[in-house]
Amino acid sequence: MTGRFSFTLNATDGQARTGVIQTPRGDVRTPAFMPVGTAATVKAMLPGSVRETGADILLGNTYHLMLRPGAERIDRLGGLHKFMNWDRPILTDSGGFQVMSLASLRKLTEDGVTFSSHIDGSKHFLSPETSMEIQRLLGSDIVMAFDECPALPASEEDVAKSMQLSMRWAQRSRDAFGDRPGHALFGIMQGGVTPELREESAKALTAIGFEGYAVGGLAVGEGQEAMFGVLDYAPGFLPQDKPRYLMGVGKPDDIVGAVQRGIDMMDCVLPSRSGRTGQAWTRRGQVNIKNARHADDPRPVDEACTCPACRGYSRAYLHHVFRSGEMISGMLLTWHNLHYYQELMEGMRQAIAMGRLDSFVAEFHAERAQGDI
Ligand SMILES: Nc1ccc2nc(N)nc(O)c2c1
Ligand SMILES: [Zn+2]
Repeated sequence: MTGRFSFTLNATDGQARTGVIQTPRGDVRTPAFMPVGTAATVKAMLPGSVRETGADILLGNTYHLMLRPGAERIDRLGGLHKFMNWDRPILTDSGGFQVMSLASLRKLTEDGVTFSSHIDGSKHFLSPETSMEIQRLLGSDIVMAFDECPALPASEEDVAKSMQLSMRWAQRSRDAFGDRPGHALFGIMQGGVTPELREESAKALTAIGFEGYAVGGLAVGEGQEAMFGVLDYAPGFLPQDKPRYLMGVGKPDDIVGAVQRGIDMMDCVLPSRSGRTGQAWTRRGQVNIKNARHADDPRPVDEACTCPACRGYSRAYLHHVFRSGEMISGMLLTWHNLHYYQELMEGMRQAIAMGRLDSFVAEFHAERAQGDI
């Protein structure tokens, strides 16, 4: 793999930015939404279909792939891109966050985290060094530093201690990552909802130096108001010439608010996970297709949507296949939701480029206020 990793800012509108991340495996238009492909698949979607929704990059997870099928096995089989038949950029999360939310029998020390697999109880160890090695074996284009995200509720003292551990781990991640042209290592800011801690974290990461910077420790139950409160200042602590990635976000209105506050990249399981449970996301808000009111409705989920679900099927059909548990149900609504999310990103990229994000956002909220009709 030859080529460079670079980020070009093309336009700004207030705090919002639009640009392009160039990687050897292709460009990522920002602001970007990354569909989540946790176990080497964006659930219920073929990779070609994910691309057709407009995705330039997707997310994989160190934690899940190290447990099953194993990073060494994926490496022997040619790496994650070949394994899952996606030849565009992949960003992998570093595993610490998933250990704390999924694994059992966890033991956290300065060195790293030992834990038992939620799949078969086998014992494992993750540290900055092992996480960098696993992400190298996977072949991901954007590697995340190994961090610790404190569970809420947490005292400011605990958040500070956890953030400072993450900053020591960020240095170790940088050292272990080595010199890998065409690949990027992103640092992860922590610090909870305390401006001083967020600034301390940003300063530490900037001093180490990364190809991009994530805002971690949010979307962990703090609620949208508290999250936006942090985003009102935290992105500004980060270098403005590098991508800013908000992890684990979110609902469409979370995404719009984050882009307005200077975020360039986001990922969330919501559109795919909710698609499998019958929740459609549209310009007019959420539509629960399993609701009886759709049983005889001949209209598509969204008349203005050009996705296969809206072009080829009625609400009545979707209602039927969800009620009868047919596999096509999750496929169609996942496709629709990812298509809607990518359309929202494209709309914001264009609005920022034209300096009209405010009116785009006003229209976004006005349409949702109408509710589903
Ligand atoms: N809300 C989230 C989601 C994923 C995360 N991943 C890492 N590595 N760190 C965090 O703080 C995260 C937060
Ligand atoms: Zn649609």
